[in-house]
Amino acid sequence: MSKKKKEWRAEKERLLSLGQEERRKEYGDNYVALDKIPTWRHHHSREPEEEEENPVSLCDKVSLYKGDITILEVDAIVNAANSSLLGGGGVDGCIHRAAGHYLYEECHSLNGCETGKAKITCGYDLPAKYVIHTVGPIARGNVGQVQREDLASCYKSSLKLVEEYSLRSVAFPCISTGIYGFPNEPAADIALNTVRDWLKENKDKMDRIIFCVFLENDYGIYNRKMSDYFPPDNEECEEGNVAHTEDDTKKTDADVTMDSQVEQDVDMLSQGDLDMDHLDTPSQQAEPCTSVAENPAKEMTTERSDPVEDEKSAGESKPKQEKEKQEEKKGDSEQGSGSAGVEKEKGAGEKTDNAPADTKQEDEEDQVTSVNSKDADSQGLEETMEVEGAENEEKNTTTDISKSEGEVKQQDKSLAGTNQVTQTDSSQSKDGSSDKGEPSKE
Ligand SMILES: NC(=O)c1ccc[n+]([C@H]2O[C@H](COP(=O)([O-])OP(=O)(O)OC[C@H]3O[C@@H](n4cnc5c(N)ncnc54)[C@H](O)[C@@H]3O)[C@@H](O)[C@H]2O)c1
Repeated sequence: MSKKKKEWRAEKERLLSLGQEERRKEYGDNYVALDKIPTWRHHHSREPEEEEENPVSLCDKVSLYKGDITILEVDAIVNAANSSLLGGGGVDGCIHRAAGHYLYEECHSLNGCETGKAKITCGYDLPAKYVIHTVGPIARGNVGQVQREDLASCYKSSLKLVEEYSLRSVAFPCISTGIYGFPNEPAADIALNTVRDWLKENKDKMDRIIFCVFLENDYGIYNRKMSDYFPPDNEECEEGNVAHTEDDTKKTDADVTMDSQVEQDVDMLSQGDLDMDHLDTPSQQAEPCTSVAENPAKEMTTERSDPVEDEKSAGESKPKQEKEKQEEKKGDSEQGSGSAGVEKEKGAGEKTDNAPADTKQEDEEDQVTSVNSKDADSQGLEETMEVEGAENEEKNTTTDISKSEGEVKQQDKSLAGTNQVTQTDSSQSKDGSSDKGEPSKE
């Protein structure tokens, strides 16, 4: 076994054997403890929440948190990854930066992940013990049955791992609603509905499921919808029971402008008439990942970086990909995301081999051809992305999207640079380590 593999496995074993106090010595005081995050029932009152003897309602099992998911001290945080599992930008970039290089090493051993599936690793330098990596559908503003089912499958697959690993607290970001362009409101309904249905059957096994939002826009949507899905048996959950990070209270109108700007982008994108000129740099950057330097904009490279190209080299060789793409274009009349069809949800405990990442989704991701950031400055970041998509025979149009999203972090060049790995055939065993031949947990 190579030295690197031994390192991440040894580090994982060491960390997972530590108690909470010992772990806190590892990650310092930059974390938010679970008991500091009110449940949905308790609006953010100043007094500490009185112990619920036997919480009777699902309202006591969920929270809405606005801020950086990487500082939450929970059993697992969910990562909105891509099919390579080798890092990228957005919440994926934040989590990889905060967790450190061991996360990349373990992810590399997992042989990618298909859309709608999930795989689990250690959290390493994060306050969270584990990271559950799931790959959402690429919607680009269009939401069909396949995208909806793939997104629901992300939550189900992640919760299946929560159950298999007997985890008691988990935090979800807004999967697929960033770069992958799944409209925020339908995504929130799918997330809330899927979690609610699962919690009904498993609430005694769970202490908390946290919906961790980052954008003002998402906060408003979840704040409005949570009580529809998690009304307590005996009282109305009050609107606005949302945990805030300190600086959230300093929200300005600019944030709302920026968020609605992003929303407009997705809407215009779905009509295919988004042009690059109307966008200007957002006036205020959303909270940066806590693990990135004070002003993440400083870290932005001004060179053109294309992480999807790097991800590609982690998979099959170019000629094969080109050929597949031709075949895809020829025969592909399917619209929307990369998944060939909705795969039957694996039964609980059913072993699955480490299927290579979903090639169709990979092709879709590969079509995210370039990400370059111009003159990123402390006020915000304009990130131009070209998404070249041959959605289906009729449209076959190239849609340029330019997305200004303060919190989407420029692809970390070093991270992209190290993504040059060939996929090995390995599988993941219960403790998350990967050994050849053993069926993986997904
Ligand atoms: N390959 C690339 O060029 C590239 C660039 C940016 C992002 N990404 C990422 O985007 C793809 C997945 O798209 P996606 O829409 O599912 O994910 P995403 O683009 O990360 O957005 C998902 C949601 O997470 C939110 N978010 C961002 N940072 C944080 C944070 N620190 N804490 C909590 N929430 C946060 C973000 O506002 C959005 O609501 C993956 O490829 C992943 O690597 C890739």
